[in-house]
Amino acid sequence: MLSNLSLKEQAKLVLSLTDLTSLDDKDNFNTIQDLCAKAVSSYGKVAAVCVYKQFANYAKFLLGDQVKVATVINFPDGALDPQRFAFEYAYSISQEVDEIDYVFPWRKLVELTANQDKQIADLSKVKENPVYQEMYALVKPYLAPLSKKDTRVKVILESGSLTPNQIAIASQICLDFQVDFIKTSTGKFGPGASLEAAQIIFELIKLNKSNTGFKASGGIRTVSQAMEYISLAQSILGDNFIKAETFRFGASGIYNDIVNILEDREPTENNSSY
Ligand SMILES: O=C[C@H](O)COP(=O)(O)O
Repeated sequence: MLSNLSLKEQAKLVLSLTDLTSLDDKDNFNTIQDLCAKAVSSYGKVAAVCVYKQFANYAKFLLGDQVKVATVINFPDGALDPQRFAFEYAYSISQEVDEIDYVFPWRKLVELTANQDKQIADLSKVKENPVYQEMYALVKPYLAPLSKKDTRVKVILESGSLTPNQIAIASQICLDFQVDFIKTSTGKFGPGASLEAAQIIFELIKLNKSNTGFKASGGIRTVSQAMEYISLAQSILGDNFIKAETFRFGASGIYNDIVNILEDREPTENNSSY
């Protein structure tokens, strides 16, 4: 039972579910080398590293098959730009990445739902919203090819910039395209992940009896913060959901807390910048 885990076991679990992330404009081959060294260490292995596409091939070279390599496209803004999508998608595939994190065109969704009620009445009726149909058609040229490939696809909603209603519409579209993961945030626009957003996503996954997974990202800095998402997911989707195939954290700043716990030092305070 996950609820009986010691603090060290929690830290190890969170490490194994983490997409260790470096998406900084200052990234270079040294920072990627450091990231990959942390990805496989005496503390354990992370689920994946997530880097900008120009570093993906280098990360692959360093890690081999030990840890998945993910990159981001349409990042961080979430544009509706077919040419840019085609280039970034083709480039990422040419780098042989295992996973692609694509930013949903959430600004368009915000625009289309501008005058709507911010509360969701009933999650099972999301598809009845006319914006659902409109958005579905707009993202089809992007989500259809992404979901057909062997490369795992995670769709980033930027949930901190969306209302519950918008999160539900975007999540339902992701579920209908059977994407591999719904991911909360880019970490570039605050606020990032929230338990409120996670709950809507978990409930829709359950309602749809879907195999789609979930990735909490943006502002996840501590093991205790991460464990709150694990507990919530467990209560709605069960213990079996808590595995790297279906549950991830995307985090650039959680590693120190994991190491502090595993080295018997004081855990980091919950001081997310969001
Ligand atoms: O994809 C993951 C996010 O970019 C990570 O956000 P973070 O830097 O707040 O941990």
